[in-house]
Amino acid sequence: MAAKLLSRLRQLDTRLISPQHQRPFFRNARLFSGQQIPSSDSHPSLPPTPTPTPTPLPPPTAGSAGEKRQRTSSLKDHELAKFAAISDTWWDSEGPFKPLHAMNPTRLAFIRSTLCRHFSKDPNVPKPFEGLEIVDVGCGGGILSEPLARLGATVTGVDAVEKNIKIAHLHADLDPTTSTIDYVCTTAEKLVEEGRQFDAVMSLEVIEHVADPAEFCKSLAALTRPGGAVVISTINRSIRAYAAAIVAAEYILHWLPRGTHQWSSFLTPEELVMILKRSSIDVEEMAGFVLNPLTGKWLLSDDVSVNFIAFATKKAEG
Ligand SMILES: C[S@@+](CC[C@H](N)C(=O)[O-])C[C@H]1O[C@@H](n2cnc3c(N)ncnc32)[C@H](O)[C@@H]1O
Ligand SMILES: [Mg+2]
Repeated sequence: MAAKLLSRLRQLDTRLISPQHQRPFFRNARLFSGQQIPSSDSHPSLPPTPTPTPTPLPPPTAGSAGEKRQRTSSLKDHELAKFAAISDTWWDSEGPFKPLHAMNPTRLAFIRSTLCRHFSKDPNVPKPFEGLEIVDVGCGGGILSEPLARLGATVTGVDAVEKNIKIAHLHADLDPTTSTIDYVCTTAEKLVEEGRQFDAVMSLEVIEHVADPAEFCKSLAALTRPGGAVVISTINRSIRAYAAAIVAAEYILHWLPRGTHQWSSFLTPEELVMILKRSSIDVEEMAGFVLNPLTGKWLLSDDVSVNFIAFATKKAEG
């Protein structure tokens, strides 16, 4: 088993460093909507990642995110089904969302420092985000939306899965500060159609689950006011990420249900920078998250080889 895994990883390694694969920007066909990428440029040696049998989503109902599914670009039904199937576990800090709970203080530290610097806010006051309107796209059960509200932001949380929004609502209602969060079952594209804009747009651990990351970034850009900020976190398409985020997290440690992540859906930091740039969003800061195995705590690091977070801005008008 170990030998088989090692040989698979070696195959992957060879594929990534072989001359025909030295153009990381051009490997990911999903970033080039409508453009044909030769099939040899896909992922020939990537072992198939098992996917669980997804629980089918209920048929789209009026007013749900499914309503415009034909016209939206970001929704992938089988990805949404994975989250719908475990939606009642969002607030179980030992359940399938344990890694998000564990990473939350670290990602909030990054968000707090970057947003405060950008919007000239004092990071040391109890509510540094007072006066900021923030949207949390793909908010799930509200693990990030809630602390953003506690830090003083006016928060809108959106998710394509109705069950997630219900759980988020119920949980937020337990505290008067978080009960102000406006949770809506919708998509970024739909908010754009409605002409909504925010000072800051967050989308953490979502882009690897959408159908078209470039189109998704365009929507995030459109939701950002001129002079506003975007924060995205995701997983690098690296060999280390395959070993850590899929083999270890799903198959050895059982932190996440098997099939949660598809390696080929990950983006490298360079690809993320590029697709945001095409939407006129400039990445200004990036950090990696690394787990200290002794304390079990996640730390910000320069190592972006597995989990990483990017802070980006949209130019002010004029
Ligand atoms: C890994 S969870 C991240 C939750 C939250 N952002 C966090 O980090 O705590 C991904 C979430 O994105 C949602 N999602 C996936 N694709 C989406 C899309 N195209 N539009 C809106 N939400 C989406 C899923 O339903 C799920 O709740
Ligand atoms: Mg993910």
